[in-house]
Amino acid sequence: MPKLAYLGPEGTFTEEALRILAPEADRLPSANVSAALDAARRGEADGAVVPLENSLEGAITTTLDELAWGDPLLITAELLLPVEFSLLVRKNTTMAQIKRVFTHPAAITQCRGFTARELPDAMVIAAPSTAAAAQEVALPGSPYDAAIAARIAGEHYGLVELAANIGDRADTVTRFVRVSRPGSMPEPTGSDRTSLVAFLNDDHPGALLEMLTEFSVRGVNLTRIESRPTGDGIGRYFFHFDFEGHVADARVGEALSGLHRICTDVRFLGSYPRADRFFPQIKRGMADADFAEAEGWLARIRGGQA
Ligand SMILES: O=C(O)C(=O)C[C@]1(C(=O)O)C=C[C@@H](O)C=C1
Repeated sequence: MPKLAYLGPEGTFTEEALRILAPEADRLPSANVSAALDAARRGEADGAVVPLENSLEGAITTTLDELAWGDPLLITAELLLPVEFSLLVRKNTTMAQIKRVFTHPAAITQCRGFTARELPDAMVIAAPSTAAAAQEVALPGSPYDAAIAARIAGEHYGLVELAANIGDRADTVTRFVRVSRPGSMPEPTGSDRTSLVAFLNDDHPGALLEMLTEFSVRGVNLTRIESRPTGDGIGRYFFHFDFEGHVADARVGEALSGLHRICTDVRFLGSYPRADRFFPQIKRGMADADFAEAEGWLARIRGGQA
């Protein structure tokens, strides 16, 4: 049975994602995303499940940065999980008594409308996770009056749900990924996504355009691009890319080779089945057979044939 580390404690959205992605796995709760990924790197777990992006909040930057640096990990699966937040309190707490709300930063952003409208004078404080916030609020004598978390976290830690579905949008989803130490990779399915990070050679006009061109001329559709600071000073960035296709697809392989030639470093982060099961239309001339045919044609020319 595989053991997977995740952003804990029990009752996080990440745990829910893990239960769906790997129902058979043993679960190892970690204090934060970095600890979950390190458990996978050190072999204390066979892999980890972590949040990567949210449809309202955008990228989970800790995860992006963790995957870009340190010992490499590969994404092997993804999941889109609808997230629904509840306001959870100890028994007998009323709205008027709530002065300090504790929750994960991503939930702070996603519930900003509710807290501004219903709790305008309350301080909203960042917690390591939504379930960690619920666990803390449940402690007698906790300095926090309420947690924003999943309803299930409230049930788990014995809190009362004072308000349900308090997110600013009802259709918010968070994208989670399962990662493992490099080794094997999921087979191509025709509905795949590939992730990588690319570090620019030097800063010059058109540097980003040159990278994008590697995708564009091979008909590879990007699904996410994010710039992250390298830490080496203002204006120094590297780039995260998600795009359609599998590294086994000729057009994707060629785009990766192109990036490898023009970038200082390219870190491959995995090819894995898409959660939305979307099968992209491959542009004319960009299918594997087209690349193979063109290669044969070139070989014939090089061999002296007309
Ligand atoms: O705190 C949790 O419950 C998490 O699983 C983390 C997380 C996130 O990082 O975005 C997951 C889903 C929600 O968007 C809020 C928080």
